[in-house]
Order: sequence, then C-alpha cells, then structure tokens
Amino acid sequence: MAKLAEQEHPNKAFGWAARDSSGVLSPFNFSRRATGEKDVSFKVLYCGICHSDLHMLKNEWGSTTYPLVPGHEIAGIVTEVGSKVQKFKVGDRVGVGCMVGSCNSCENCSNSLENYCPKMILTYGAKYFDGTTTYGGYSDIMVADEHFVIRIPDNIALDAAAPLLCAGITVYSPLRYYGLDKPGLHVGVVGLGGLGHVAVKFAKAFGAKVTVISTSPNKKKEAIENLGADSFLVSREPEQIQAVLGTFDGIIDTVSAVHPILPLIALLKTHGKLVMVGAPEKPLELPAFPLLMGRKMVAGSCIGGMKETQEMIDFAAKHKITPDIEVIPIDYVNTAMERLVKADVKYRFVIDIGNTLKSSS
Ligand SMILES: NC(=O)c1ccc[n+]([C@@H]2O[C@H](COP(=O)([O-])OP(=O)(O)OC[C@H]3O[C@@H](n4cnc5c(N)ncnc54)[C@H](O)[C@@H]3O)[C@@H](O)[C@H]2O)c1
Ligand SMILES: [Zn+2]
Repeated sequence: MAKLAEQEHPNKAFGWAARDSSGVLSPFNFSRRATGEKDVSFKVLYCGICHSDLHMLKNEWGSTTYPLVPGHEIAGIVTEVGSKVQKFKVGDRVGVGCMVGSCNSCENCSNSLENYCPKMILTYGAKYFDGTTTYGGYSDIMVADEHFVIRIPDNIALDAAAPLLCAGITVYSPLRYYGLDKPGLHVGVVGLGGLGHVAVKFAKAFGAKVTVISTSPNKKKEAIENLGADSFLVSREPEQIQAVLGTFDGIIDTVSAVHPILPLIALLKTHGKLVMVGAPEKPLELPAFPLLMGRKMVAGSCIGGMKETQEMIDFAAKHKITPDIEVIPIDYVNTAMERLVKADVKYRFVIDIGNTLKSSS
C-alpha cells in the first residue's frame, strides 16, 4: 500500500492543498526528503500564484492528481546543503521555479533546455525519481537538486523575485529566442496579467516599442504610466486595430482562456511572430491563409532552461525589473484564486509564507 504523504519522507512539511477539482485549498501535512548530497533545502518565505496553479487546482488540463500543493514561484533562504553542493551555502537567497528534475542526458538537457526534456519533472503534481509525489511552494520548506535552484540577486526583494521564477522566465525566453529583444522592434503583449505585465517590462528593457493589446480600455492609463508601455490597443475597437495592421514584429500572447488569434495575426508585419505562452484548456482556431500571406509564424514557448532562468533574473536585477505584486496571507489564498479568475489583481499575488503559514501541530 502507498505510504501516507506524511510518512513518505523523514522531514515533516506543512502546506495548503486542494483535495479535488473544486480547487479549494486547505491545510495539509506531508513530508519532504532528507537533504541529499546534491540537494539544497530552504525555508520558503514567499510563493507567487501563477494562473497555471489555478488551471491545475481545477484540473482544467486534465492531468491533476490530488492532494495538490501548488506553487512554482518559490523564494526563500537556504537552511541546509548536501555534501556535494557547489553553488550554495546556508543563508543564501534562492528560488525554485516550475521544474525540479530532468533526465540530464537527452539533447535538450545537453543544450540547457531542461524545460523541453521529455522526462522533465514539474515542481508539483508530478512523480519524482523515487516515485514520490512532488509538492509545490504553498508550503513551509522545500528541497531540490541544486541544478534546479536559482540564486536570487541581492538587490531584488524575495517577494518580488518569486514571480520572476515562472512569469519572468516564461516571457523573457521567447523574447530572446524569437529575436524580439532588439532595440526599435515593435512588440505587442496580449493579456495584461502576471505574465503580460512582466513581458512589457522586459520588452521595454530590450529597447522595443511596446504596445499592450487588451480587451479592457480601463487598463490603459496604468499600462502606459506605470508599466512603461508606449501604446495601448483595445482589441474590441475595429478602428484602433485597423490603424496598426501589419505593424508588429512580434506579439507575446499570455491569455489564459480561448480567444480569437486571427486578429492578432493580422497585426503582424511580414515575417512577424505570434508567440503563444498562455495555455487555454481548449484549442484555438488557426486559419492557414493569414499565415501564408506574409510568411507569418505562430509559435509557442514554455518557461525556460535553468541557465537562462539565472540569466533572466540577473538581467532583471541589473535593469531593476520587478513584478508588481500584492502580498497576501495564506488564509487569503482561496479568495485570491477567485479574484484571479476575474483578472482582479495587479499583477501577481504573492503569498507571505514565512509570516503567515503556521502549522497547527
Ligand atoms: N508557457 C508557459 O511556460 C507558461 C508559464 C506560466 C503560465 N502560463 C500560462 O499563461 C497564462 C497566463 O498566466 P498568468 O499567470 O499571466 O495569468 P493571469 O490571470 O495573471 O493573466 C491572464 C490575462 O489574460 C486575460 N484574459 C483572460 N481571458 C481572456 C480572454 N478571453 N480574452 C482576452 N484576455 C483574457 C486576463 O485579463 C489577464 O490579464 C495561463 O494560461 C498560464 O497557465 C504558461
Ligand atoms: Zn507558472
């Protein structure tokens, strides 16, 4: 018989888990493995709430197993390191993002693309090498192989650093890979949520002219004045769309629900790229003709490799790019999820784990 989550490993852990597809989170006792020779253990201080957590809590992608402890934007302070750990020591400021393992031998792993390894192990809701379930950062302690641990630069506060570990790398990687990181390019960002608002900041730091494309005109003032976007396009206004057809070098699409992409393709220049990073649970409609006319590309991107994630957070530190966050106590997490459904957050919830997650035992 499978062991109880509390008895699988020697170290007691405590977090909040969903037990079914209602997605409601409640206190949960489990355990973490002892610090292995290549492992880093750390006290979790902050964890961001990604929309992927919401998709997973409600089993919207059909792959969730319960109990599920979400959280893959995890920041904290090292408490113990294994004997063969080289990069970290007790007291270091560290983080873990979306993955905690990969095969380390395939072509993707050899190219620092652990995120595309077929055996990549997700930070939560997956099976680790030893067959036990992985649990995420809505919890008090974390342990991970040092290869999957990121050093958080001193000049980024830990609460603001957390969302960079998923939202940050998810938009930085495609901007770089698809060549949208050159000064003067016109880059669009669709969906001004957790990912989208960081995409605006990175694209601006690369020197792009950035246009936010949104369904809600009420985000305009903030997008331009606070986030630094150059312009704002209301996607439901045909006249506004008409005026900028064929003017975008690339668009990063972060929308979490099914939405029409044909109007976005029309915004691209010849050779323009529409990069999907949002992950709606149902297929999008993709007509061929608009792609043929102008050799346009619709592409995708999933987080980023460990090397690039470190590069991203170092770049963020250098350019003073930090997410706009709303820090919440753990017992607000279910309300936060309800607000996230309604896109009622500017722009990322971050749970104050260190001060508010208290084990009852
Ligand atoms: N590719 C990856 O590696 C990766 C990584 C993280 C998250 N994601 C996915 O990206 C998506 C966005 O994540 P997030 O954390 O930024 O979410 P979020 O909820 O913070 O932001 C999503 C944005 O999309 C907008 N939106 C929602 N439905 C819309 C619709 N029908 N039309 C237009 N706009 C709409 C919302 O207003 C919001 O601004 C999610 O699907 C998430 O699972 C992908
Ligand atoms: Zn995420």
